[in-house]
Amino acid sequence: MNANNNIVIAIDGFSSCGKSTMAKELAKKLGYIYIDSGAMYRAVTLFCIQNGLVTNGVIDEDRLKDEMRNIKIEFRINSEGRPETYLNDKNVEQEIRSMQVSNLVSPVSAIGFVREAMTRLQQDMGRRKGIVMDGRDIGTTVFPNAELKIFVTASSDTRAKRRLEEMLRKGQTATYDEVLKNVEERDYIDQHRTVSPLRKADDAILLDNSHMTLEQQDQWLYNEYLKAVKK
Ligand SMILES: Nc1ncnc2c1ncn2[C@@H]1O[C@H](COP(=O)(O)OP(=O)(O)O)[C@@H](O)[C@H]1O
Ligand SMILES: Nc1ccn([C@@H]2O[C@H](COP(=O)(O)OP(=O)(O)O)[C@@H](O)[C@H]2O)c(=O)n1
Repeated sequence: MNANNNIVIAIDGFSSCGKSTMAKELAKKLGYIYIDSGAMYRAVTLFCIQNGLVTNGVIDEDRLKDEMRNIKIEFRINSEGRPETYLNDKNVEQEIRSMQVSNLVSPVSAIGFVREAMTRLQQDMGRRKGIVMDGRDIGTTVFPNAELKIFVTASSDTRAKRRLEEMLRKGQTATYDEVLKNVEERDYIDQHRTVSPLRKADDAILLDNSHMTLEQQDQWLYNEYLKAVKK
């Protein structure tokens, strides 16, 4: 372990089980950087939608490959100390969470050159450690040597209900059936894609938080951090 206990913490898992919530809370407690890698794939997807690269759900990969150099994604801390996603200097934190983006992000995320570009950015963000990053392939591809890897799951029903409540709270429109379908479809695509498929790293610790409160999962994660830094 390095001198000041700065480590890399990877939190992967199925959609909408609570990864970002846990990651943000732990990063705040530790004074670590928090990166929502999913937001980066959502931002690329939004770029595709906004620039006419999608026709009937099909992405024009040749044009996207040319356009990748014109996609700048960054996170800026807002006045409440929370990171927000910027695409080409525009705050897109709300837009990237829409059902329109959610319905296209997994096919976009299955494209090899998109994954290569995002992985390079993510690895650069974590090069000085002291980071909590959540996503699908953080513990398997982005940071295979992360000192702490968690893989979170929960029942599809629980996850759809959590995401629906979150969307309605934010004033977004969706139905339970629509969200459940999106959650299950994305997980299927994410698990079966060729490049960096969603899977639990062999050395990741599994957490099913279907019956855990926010406080319980935060405490569980903090205890895993304490164990990791004592190694
Ligand atoms: N243990 C939990 N119990 C109830 N709601 C939860 C729990 N963990 C997270 N949530 C809520 O579920 C929603 C999705 O959580 P989020 O962290 O965005 O999931 P993910 O990052 O895995 O997609 C959020 O509204 C969050 O507050
Ligand atoms: N490291 C990552 C993170 C997200 N993604 C893709 O981006 C999508 C959205 O990720 P997200 O974390 O915002 O999704 P939720 O778990 O919040 O529903 C996922 O369904 C994956 O298709 C990925 O491929 N690799």
